[in-house]
Amino acid sequence: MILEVDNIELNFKNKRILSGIYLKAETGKVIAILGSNGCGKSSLLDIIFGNLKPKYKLIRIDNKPILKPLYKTGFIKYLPQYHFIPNGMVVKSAFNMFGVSWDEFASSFNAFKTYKSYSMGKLSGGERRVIETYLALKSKSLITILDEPFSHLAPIHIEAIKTLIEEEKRNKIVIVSDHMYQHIIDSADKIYLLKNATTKEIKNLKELESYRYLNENVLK
Ligand SMILES: Nc1ncnc2c1ncn2[C@@H]1O[C@H](COP(=O)(O)OP(=O)(O)OP(=O)(O)O)[C@@H](O)[C@H]1O
Repeated sequence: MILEVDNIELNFKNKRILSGIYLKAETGKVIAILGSNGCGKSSLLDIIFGNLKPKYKLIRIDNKPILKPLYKTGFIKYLPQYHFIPNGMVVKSAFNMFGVSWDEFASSFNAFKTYKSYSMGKLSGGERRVIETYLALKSKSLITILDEPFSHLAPIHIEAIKTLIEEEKRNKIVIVSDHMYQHIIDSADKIYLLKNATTKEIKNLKELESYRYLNENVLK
């Protein structure tokens, strides 16, 4: 599957947030979006998912324009920045709802075994994020969007999620955004930098310095 996101224009009041966006993603690849605070990354992900309506947008799948919001197609999963599973839902029920095996999760994330019958609201923010990221990645989909999957996690969980992304991308398009650029660089097959409201495809990592996303000589 090839997903193209083209010609997006988004304004909030008189402020231009996105304009002239182009992004191409395909099954088997991780597409990363980097950019400074407030440059419009989450807005772009919301527009792709379909829960934010911009002034203009063009979304194509395998060259065919898709007019309805992608979330209505049922083949896209989205990890937003906020907690998307209700506080009162029991952990095991969340796995059932997403059609994901609890036992498989508990055997890879041993420390979570005792949380099976906890309600989500009783977990720490980071623990909750691990579960939500896992569910977004493991549940059935053709496109998975991850907004800041690494930012709240302990290093050991970050590595586990990176491994999961590597496995899951075989059958999916994965679109990911995070400020932990080193993890993004490790995971991504293609990187777009969002700057001055438009996307720039990064062919050489040094461009992240020349576009002043990173300070000089940060990259080894
Ligand atoms: N509903 C809204 N109404 C008005 N302005 C908004 C709204 N949502 C976002 N913005 C503004 O749009 C800009 C882009 O926000 P967005 O959350 O997409 O940025 P971001 O790149 O994801 O930022 P961060 O990395 O800090 O999470 C920001 O300046 C923000 O203040």
